Amino acid sequence: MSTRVLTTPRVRVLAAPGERHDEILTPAALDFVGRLTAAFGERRRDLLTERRRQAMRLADGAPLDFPLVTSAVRADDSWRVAPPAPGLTDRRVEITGPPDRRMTINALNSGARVWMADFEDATAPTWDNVIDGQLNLRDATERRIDFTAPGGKEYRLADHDRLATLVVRPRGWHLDEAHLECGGRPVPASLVDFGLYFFHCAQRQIDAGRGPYFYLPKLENRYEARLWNDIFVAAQEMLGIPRGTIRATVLIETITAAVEMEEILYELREHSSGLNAGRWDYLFSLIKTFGHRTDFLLPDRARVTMTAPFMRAYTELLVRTCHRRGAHAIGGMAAQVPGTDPAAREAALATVRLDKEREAEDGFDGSWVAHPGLVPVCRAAFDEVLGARPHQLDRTRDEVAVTAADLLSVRRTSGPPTPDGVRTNIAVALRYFDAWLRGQGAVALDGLMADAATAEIARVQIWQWLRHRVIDRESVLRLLDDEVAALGAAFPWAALDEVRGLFERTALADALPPFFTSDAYARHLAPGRGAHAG
Ligand SMILES: CC(=O)SCCNC(=O)CCNC(=O)[C@H](O)C(C)(C)COP(=O)(O)OP(=O)(O)OC[C@H]1O[C@@H](n2cnc3c(N)ncnc32)[C@H](O)[C@@H]1OP(=O)(O)O
Ligand SMILES: O=CC(=O)O
Ligand SMILES: [Mg+2]
Repeated sequence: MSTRVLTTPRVRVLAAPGERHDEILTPAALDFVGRLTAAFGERRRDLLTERRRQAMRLADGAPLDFPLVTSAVRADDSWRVAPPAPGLTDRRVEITGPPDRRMTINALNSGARVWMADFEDATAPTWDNVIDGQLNLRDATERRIDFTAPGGKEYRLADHDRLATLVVRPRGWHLDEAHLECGGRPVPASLVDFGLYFFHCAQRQIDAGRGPYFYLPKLENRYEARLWNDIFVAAQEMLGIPRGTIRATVLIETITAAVEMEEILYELREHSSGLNAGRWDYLFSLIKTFGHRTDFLLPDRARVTMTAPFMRAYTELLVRTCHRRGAHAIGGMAAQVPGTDPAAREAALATVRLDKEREAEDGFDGSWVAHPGLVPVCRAAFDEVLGARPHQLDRTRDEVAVTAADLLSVRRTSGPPTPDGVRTNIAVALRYFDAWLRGQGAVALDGLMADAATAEIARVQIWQWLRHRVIDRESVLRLLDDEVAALGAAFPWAALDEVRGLFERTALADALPPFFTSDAYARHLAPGRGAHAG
């Protein structure tokens, strides 16, 4: 495939200049993003069309299985992914969070091995969040980041050898960045987040003994992994960075990607640093894909745990697939955050401890936490199993044999919701939507971390329960009135009409919109800019 572009299309910035934004939106950086967009924008559009087709095929009853055409890739024992890159060998604790200035410093100093700087689930992609996030990453990479909180608390980076390795998660393929236009269209958000970070920080990361590292969200199949690999090859070539320097960990967080884990590793093998069990979006994907089927009727979110047989099949397959190919298997996010009440804090720590201990026992090489207060718990769980070893890639889990039917065996967990579960989903979706529209992509709600993935589950569960008439529309509308009123009482500044409208369009419509973020972005974060609803 040729990635050579003869004329560089101009990227236009459709936003007023923000403070220091010119340091990120330099002509050379925009030119780089423009070249990536020209080379890969059409393929990305085709893949989004293919996503819609696949969704329709599955809704029409087409079977989902490990692809027949790639059985040779799965049978071939000889291939492995690239060896672990500097800073990514020992990944026993990874902290995640949005790249705002305070969080950037706190996360890098947290004692975790890796920080995933998140432009996807934990970021509401306002233009300022996107560009300020890039500035914070660049300042952190150059080690000139500091921050003084309004109360006077000062933040600065710790010594280099104690800092977490930075891994950036760009937005998913479904999102546009409507404030940048190239060839008359909005620029794919993935290319903006990847391109700006790579352009400004790749060489500095290499000079510092690490590298340009990424997490790739919400992939649906091997072709999307191939697209990323081609982008990596082109980007490295354009900046004169040796091929294979980039590393990417793919989140397996859609059901269609779960049957192509091995192929995804294969496509990215020279740039792969493993797979992660993105458990929240995975649940969202299951409901979105099979919500029309009664055997996929899930109970309250709190009752669907990682010990459910279909979730165990997913994590067991992920560890087995990774280790067979020399790739790290990284565990998912436990939603509990510590809070300040001592009893609630102890309960949260105990729940997270159990979750991380199970992952370490199962063979994962590390896992995610959402809060610095959880770093020691996760580290202790993995220390217990790993000891001084950096990972447990040698545990190949040959005994694991997972079929597509196992991945889809939701029936064994299915059941009706409780009244409390219905109310909680409505309340969580509304409260999260309100935060997101005000520019905050992750919040703590009743001791649980809420982000775009957990809010997606909340709204699609309401849709699923309505669709199968296990709850009735009148009750939901009554609860919605109550919860909108409660939101207004708690947060008098909340945009109640916008929040309610978003909920009605994304949870109560007959046809289920694929992502609430596409709707909310186009209407509220970039109105009138023609963003595509993926
Ligand atoms: C499904 C998925 O994709 S999971 C991955 C995406 N989601 C995330 O990354 C969520 C990450 N977590 C967070 O954003 C936050 O922990 C929240 C929003 C849930 C809670 O944040 P807060 O309300 O600030 O929590 P809290 O008040 O307990 O924070 C205490 C301190 O820890 C810091 N902190 C909390 N979480 C993080 C984090 N993830 N990274 C860095 N620092 C953090 C806070 O900045 C605060 O610092 P300070 O004492 O210097 O002011
Ligand atoms: O991105 C992670 C998830 O669980 O979703
Ligand atoms: Mg996710």
